[in-house]
Amino acid sequence: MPEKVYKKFGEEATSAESQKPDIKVEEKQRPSEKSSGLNGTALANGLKRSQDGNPKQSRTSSPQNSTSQINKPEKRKEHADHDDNGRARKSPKLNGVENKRMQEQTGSRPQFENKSNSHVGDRPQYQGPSRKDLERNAAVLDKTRRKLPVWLKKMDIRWGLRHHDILLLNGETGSGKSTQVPQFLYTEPWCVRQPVVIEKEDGRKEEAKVGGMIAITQPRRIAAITLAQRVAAEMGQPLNKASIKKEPGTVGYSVRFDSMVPKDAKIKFVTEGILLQEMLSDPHLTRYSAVIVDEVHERSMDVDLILGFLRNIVHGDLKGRGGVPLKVIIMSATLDKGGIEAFFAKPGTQPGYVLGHSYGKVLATDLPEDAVKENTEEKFNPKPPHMKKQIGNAKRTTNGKPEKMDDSRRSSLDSEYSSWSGFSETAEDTSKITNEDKISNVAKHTMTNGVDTKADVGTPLDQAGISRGVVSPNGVAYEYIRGRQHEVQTLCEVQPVQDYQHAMLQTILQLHTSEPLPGDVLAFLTGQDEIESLQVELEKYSAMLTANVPKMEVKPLHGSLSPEAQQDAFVKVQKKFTRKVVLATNIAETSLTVAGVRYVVDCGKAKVKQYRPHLGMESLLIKPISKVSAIQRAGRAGREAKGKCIRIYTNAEYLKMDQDELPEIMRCNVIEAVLKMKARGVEDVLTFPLMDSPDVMYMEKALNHLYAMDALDENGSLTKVGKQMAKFPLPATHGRVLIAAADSSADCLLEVIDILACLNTDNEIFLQPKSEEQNETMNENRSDIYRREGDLITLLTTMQRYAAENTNRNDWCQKHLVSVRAMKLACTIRKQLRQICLNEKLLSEQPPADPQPFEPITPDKASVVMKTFLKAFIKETAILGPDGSYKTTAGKESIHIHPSSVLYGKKLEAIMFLQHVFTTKNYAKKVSAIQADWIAEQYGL
Ligand SMILES: Nc1ncnc2c1ncn2[C@@H]1O[C@H](COP(=O)(O)OP(=O)(O)OP(=O)(O)O)[C@@H](O)[C@H]1O
Repeated sequence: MPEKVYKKFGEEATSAESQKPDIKVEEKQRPSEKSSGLNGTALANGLKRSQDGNPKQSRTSSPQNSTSQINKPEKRKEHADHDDNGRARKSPKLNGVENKRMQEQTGSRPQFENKSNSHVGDRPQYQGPSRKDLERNAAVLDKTRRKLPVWLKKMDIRWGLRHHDILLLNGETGSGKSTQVPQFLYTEPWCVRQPVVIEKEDGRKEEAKVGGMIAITQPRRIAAITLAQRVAAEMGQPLNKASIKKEPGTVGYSVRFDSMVPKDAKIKFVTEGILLQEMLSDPHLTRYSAVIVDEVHERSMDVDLILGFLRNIVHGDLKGRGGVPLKVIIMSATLDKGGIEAFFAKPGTQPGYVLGHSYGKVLATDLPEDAVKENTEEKFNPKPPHMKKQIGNAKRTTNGKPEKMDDSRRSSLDSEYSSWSGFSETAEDTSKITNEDKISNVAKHTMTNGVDTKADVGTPLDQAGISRGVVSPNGVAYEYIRGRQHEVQTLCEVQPVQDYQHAMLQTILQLHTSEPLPGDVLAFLTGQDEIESLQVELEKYSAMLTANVPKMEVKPLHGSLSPEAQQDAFVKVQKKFTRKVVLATNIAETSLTVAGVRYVVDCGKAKVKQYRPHLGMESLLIKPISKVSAIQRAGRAGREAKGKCIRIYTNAEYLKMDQDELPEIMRCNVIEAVLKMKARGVEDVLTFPLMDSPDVMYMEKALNHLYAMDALDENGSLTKVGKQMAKFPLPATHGRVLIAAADSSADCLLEVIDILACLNTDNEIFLQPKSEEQNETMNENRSDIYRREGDLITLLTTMQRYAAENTNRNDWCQKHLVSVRAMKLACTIRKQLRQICLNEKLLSEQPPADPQPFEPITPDKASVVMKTFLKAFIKETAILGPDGSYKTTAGKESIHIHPSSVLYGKKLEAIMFLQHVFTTKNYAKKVSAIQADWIAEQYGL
């Protein structure tokens, strides 16, 4: 009987709890546990017994040993909301089908089915819910929406933007910024398409329509897609390929190589790169009334450029927009108001922006450090639940309203509010108020330079029913959203952890065997390799779990997966009595709500791209994360219910973390940034307004590199080549290779497109064998694609063989251990690149459709292809020294061929590599065998 199964699990969990799995004590055991396998309480609780039938007795089982514990699960409550198998009970108002459809629409399932033979981009027919179901679902979601803390600020946000063009919005993770703010704004009177006369750069006047849409940028495509799906669901609208052709819709998304925007869309989620791309053809962003820059704290290179361009638009003469202002909303959970306010303040007002001054180098300067202390105290001295309530209540004024803030730069992890869920009560109260006018009477705070500029209660309404406040003289409005809907309890280690990967494994198993269902786990690791090996380990242990412990479904989530594979991590587990464990990189750190997740496990590290001047190239380095990242990661728990975040590092380590990541523009090669500025008409890149200006030396290096690639002329102006490079949705170097390949002297454009398509899937084409046996079979089967010229020509051969396959491409992929998803995405990119080359007249005619008979590339042609790549990757070359090691030509650094390369272990005269990683040593990836005299030729020696 299902009931028994759950009870058993409940009982088991209770006994586990009585043994109190203790992170602190377990940590002390970790080094020895590693050699003998896992034998902690968690495993004794759930793993099948050893041959003698007895699980090993854990030293953590003694309550006296416990000084810190994972809190006791609230089983009764869980039982009330969930059926006996630990699954959510059906909503009484919805039948089974509707319930399932509702899940589909809330983003917890992908909105399309995967058909094995369909290509990415050619999405299969959508089998979605009916309009009626969507509306009913939206009505259900509406109740949840109204409980989000951001709803308390709805009228302030509207008011702020009626009276200012810039709004800074700082709100705790999960407070509802990304999903709600665009919905608050798209009906505003300023958000309309209006006929105007615009003045072109050359002085010509033209009638045009301006505005009507809101763009909301996201640092990553997965966030843009899932947020658009969620907002569509909240609006009761479908968002799929079939619907956008037939039905009007309010919301859509546009990301690299994928776009779904209904005809009359008013809200468009875009990646930062896409907005910059749009600025190429529409520098004044005339289709938009507002741009919302979300997750600004990430400070990607693209977001810094966007901020600069937006500043130029709002403080410019607006002639290119026919005088229509552009509203700009800057949002984050960890936003430092000071720097951004100065950056956007009207010229001549205070605080003012001075070019070259670093305003945003350190964001969120006021993260209160005792926030963590408070949370760790909960771990060391667990407080009874009523105490937690007291923490929250203590911060209320006697009239029950939130206490006034006295610091305009307060960050989201405010020690007094962060782990307190009391705010949801306020929000719940508000949800009962349906009349928006009444909401305007809820306490309001607009902080300008630390001064509360609005009345607390009973603010009078203006004619439009919007409450009045004080207009900020510098033109920048600010709103702070306190609280989140659900509490997140943060726990951390007592002793530093030696082997964080092993500690992650232990902690996840401990959570899995001791915490009740429902409650999925989201674990943050540094990269694909770590994720894959932890997945193997977890699956191994999962297979050993006894029947009374839930099953575990492990899902990877990283940038190298195709969009479809990434979506898998968001799908709610369908199997009964199963917990989902998502293993993610920092791709899941901001913006995302992974349905079902209540527990976050944070390793405290991330792989970051960093320019290393002595190497003359960028490397991926594993580094401790910043406090801001730690806060964002914790914010992924507790989005649908109370949550926990377990940090695999100590509080002391947290306190030592940098406040924030150095902005990408300060630590990476700025060649992309310089090309983007030039292509959007910035002549003098050194005077372009940037929040943080990189070292002039780096700017000059980038200018020189572009000049060497013929993208700039001697005056620093963009050449025809440079203009074409900027049009490709590719890195500058890849764009240059494409153009070189189209040259009649090379004539290898189709081959180069095939290679670039494979390289730009962000997705490893070749899967890793999971056993020695599989490795042997794989090597045998791949003999028809492996090429001695190296990885580039091997990728070309793979694409050509795949495209020639006319029986079953999936079987072919399986045989060659090639990722089907990556190949499908590569085909989409190949199609798009061919189209752009046709438009740019680099290609004279449409190539014949697949399948075409396979013809292996000749060694001569392969040399031409590699020389074409050398045009952009001359600095990424190395020569074999007499000692048998490779030395880079640019920095004379030692470098090794990465094990993932087909040339691994080979001693070659010279190599060219497209990627560089540093783990234990410098590794070259995507390696080709070249000749030393090609390098000399390219250097002009
Ligand atoms: N795809 C989704 N599936 C289920 N619930 C969702 C989804 N997206 C959002 N939500 C719900 O809406 C809430 C608010 O999400 P939203 O992304 O708007 O918050 P936010 O303030 O932007 O958070 P963050 O700063 O972390 O990005 C979430 O906490 C969650 O309860």
